[in-house]
Amino acid sequence: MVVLHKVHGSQNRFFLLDQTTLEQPLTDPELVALAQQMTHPKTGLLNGADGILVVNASNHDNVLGQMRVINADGSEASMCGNGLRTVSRYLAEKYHSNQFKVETLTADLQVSRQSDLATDVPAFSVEISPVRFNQTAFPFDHLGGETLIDAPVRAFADGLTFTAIAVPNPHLISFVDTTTMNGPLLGDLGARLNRPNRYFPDGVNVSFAQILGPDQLFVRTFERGVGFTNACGTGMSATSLAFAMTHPQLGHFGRQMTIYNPGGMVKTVVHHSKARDTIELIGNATETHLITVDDAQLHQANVTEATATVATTHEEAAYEAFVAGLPSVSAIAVKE
Ligand SMILES: N[C@@H](CCC[C@H](N)C(=O)O)C(=O)O
Repeated sequence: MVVLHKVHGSQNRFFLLDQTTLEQPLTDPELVALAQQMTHPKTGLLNGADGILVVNASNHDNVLGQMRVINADGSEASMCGNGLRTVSRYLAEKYHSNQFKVETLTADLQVSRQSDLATDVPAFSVEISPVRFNQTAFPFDHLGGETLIDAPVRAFADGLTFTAIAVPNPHLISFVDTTTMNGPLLGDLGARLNRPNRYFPDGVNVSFAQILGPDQLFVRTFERGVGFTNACGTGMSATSLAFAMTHPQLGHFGRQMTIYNPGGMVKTVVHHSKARDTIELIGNATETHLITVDDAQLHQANVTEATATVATTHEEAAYEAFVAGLPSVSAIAVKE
């Protein structure tokens, strides 16, 4: 028997599987099949999820574990900011440590426990890096140059500018007004750039942001490998950096930013030096369910209400109470 955790950061929902607790770790094709089965909104478990977070052992110094991210469609992402907070919490509790590193596909990232956001709403800060702008570091093409920073792209939309940043998973960001935020463009563009296309051959996470005031944004993301999610941690981090770069009078390096999203709110701090940019992402790491299942069902990608035993924690109610206490975005928004 093995225990999986259902977790979320800003309602970006995942199943967390610690492979070190299994007699036989799942192979990559088994992980893909499990992600596709468990996360399905209709036929998966507990109304599905946005992906699977896989925890493996790491042999790097001062690193408590390795995180892999399998999107709902079975593709693998190099990073996941909301997911890393929940993996950090899991490892913090497993190893009784509040500050350590987690190995990800491209870097060992510093994480630390923070004060709870509210009663029973634990919070973690995670490093988001490396940051890259150059098209040789992440594939995009036919966009007019080596980088894309605050530039119009008529093929995407009239009257908007776009910024491409990899952190290191790829993001395309635009600052928009309320009408565009609530219109069909984000879904249409996100779907188009995640089918075979000439601009982003590996797909891209697309975020639209509304500026609410100094160091405050609302961000909505259409995720590669998933579709619309309640929040994307790396998306909000990359958008915070784009905000400081393109709107320096409103978005400030080195100051805490507040980023609202459809699933709640996170804080970010963007740092710039000659050598590199880094971002801190701070937010909830909530554990909603414990799922006990036979190893064989995992290997067979058959984790359902019928094959697993599910226990619900009290943390979702605490998180919802925390979100209910947040100011409404329309009350904060500056007039456009
Ligand atoms: N939701 C995540 C990002 C997950 C990966 C993304 N879909 C990709 O393929 O890059 C986050 O919180 O960062």
